[in-house]
Amino acid sequence: MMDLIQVRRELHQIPELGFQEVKTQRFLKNIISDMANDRVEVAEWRTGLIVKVSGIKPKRTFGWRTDIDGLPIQEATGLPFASQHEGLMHACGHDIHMAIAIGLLERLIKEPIGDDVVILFQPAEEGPGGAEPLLAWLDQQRPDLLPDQIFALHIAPELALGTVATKPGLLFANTSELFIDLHGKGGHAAFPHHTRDMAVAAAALLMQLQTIVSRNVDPMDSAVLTVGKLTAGTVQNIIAENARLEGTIRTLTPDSMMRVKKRIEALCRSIEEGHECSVTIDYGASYRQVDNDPELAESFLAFASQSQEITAIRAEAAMTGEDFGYFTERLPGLMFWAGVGSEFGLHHAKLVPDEKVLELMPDFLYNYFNSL
Ligand SMILES: CC(=O)N[C@@H](CCC[C@H](N)C(=O)O)C(=O)O
Repeated sequence: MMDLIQVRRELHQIPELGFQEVKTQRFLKNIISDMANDRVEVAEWRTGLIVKVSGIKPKRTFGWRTDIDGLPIQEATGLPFASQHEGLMHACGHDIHMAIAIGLLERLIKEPIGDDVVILFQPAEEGPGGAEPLLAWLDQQRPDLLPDQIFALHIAPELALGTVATKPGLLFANTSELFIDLHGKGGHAAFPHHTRDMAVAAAALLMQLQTIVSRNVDPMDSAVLTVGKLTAGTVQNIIAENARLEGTIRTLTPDSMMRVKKRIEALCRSIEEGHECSVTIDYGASYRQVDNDPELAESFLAFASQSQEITAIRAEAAMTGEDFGYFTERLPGLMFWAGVGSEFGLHHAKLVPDEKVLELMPDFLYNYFNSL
């Protein structure tokens, strides 16, 4: 049997950003080619891999999707197998996701089930989004690799090891990245009246953006507008000519996303007017909501609740985003949380998922696919 902890630790050391997962792809390719037999077909798509394991008497194709990219975070776990890539970390658990997929693949190769299974090692989940272009490629070039149903998990640091959690319908939000650039007339710190200060304009805009969720979104609906990065100016005694806000928008419906964006645009126009500057907005990558197929969600929860090692619970919808939403928009699909009990959460430099999840999940998933 493959040492999945070792696989995960090696992947953990080489996190790469979206569509730059060159070492990751090479590492996965080597492992997969070592375990492959004549039931296995491997296709490459950009920095991702699509692996098909033929079933014994296939009537359907199940898809299992794992994301493979890391985040621009400087790891602070102090682990002996910490990231070797400066400023990059698998802080969203994609190293664990990949190792689980490898464990599942190994089981499927050794003991094929009735149906075909396609495992998608998908790049760029954190951005700019790999699911949508991967689906377009599958449609155009390899429709034979398109599954009939698609499944995925995401680790959940706040849930105990052995817990799985999901729900029918909306699990994750609609998302859109948000990049706002402000440009005005900078100048000497001592002569503010000759300038248009973009630090002040950006600060005003940041505060005004806070009114969108509190004043424009129906309180019975919900939304998030987070600005995670704010930059302005060059040095302490020059009035800033440029400023930039970088953030993300989360909503429960596509309509609500449209309304939030309209308000952002209106507030930016008022900043242009009030601060005599120019403001440009770039929405970057946007993801569809993850909508679980109700029947798949119920049958998954029923299956999981019969397992000795697993505790199945009903999840609440979360404002996380996932480009897996492009799959669930297109195919009956299911995503669930898998508990890894860590003190620090997703996107944290000290995230340390419990690796025992690697002992549990591949077998659990194999049995689940075998039961469908
Ligand atoms: C599971 C998770 O944490 N996903 C990310 C997806 C990010 C999408 C995009 N870069 C954005 O910020 O909108 C998340 O932040 O929820």
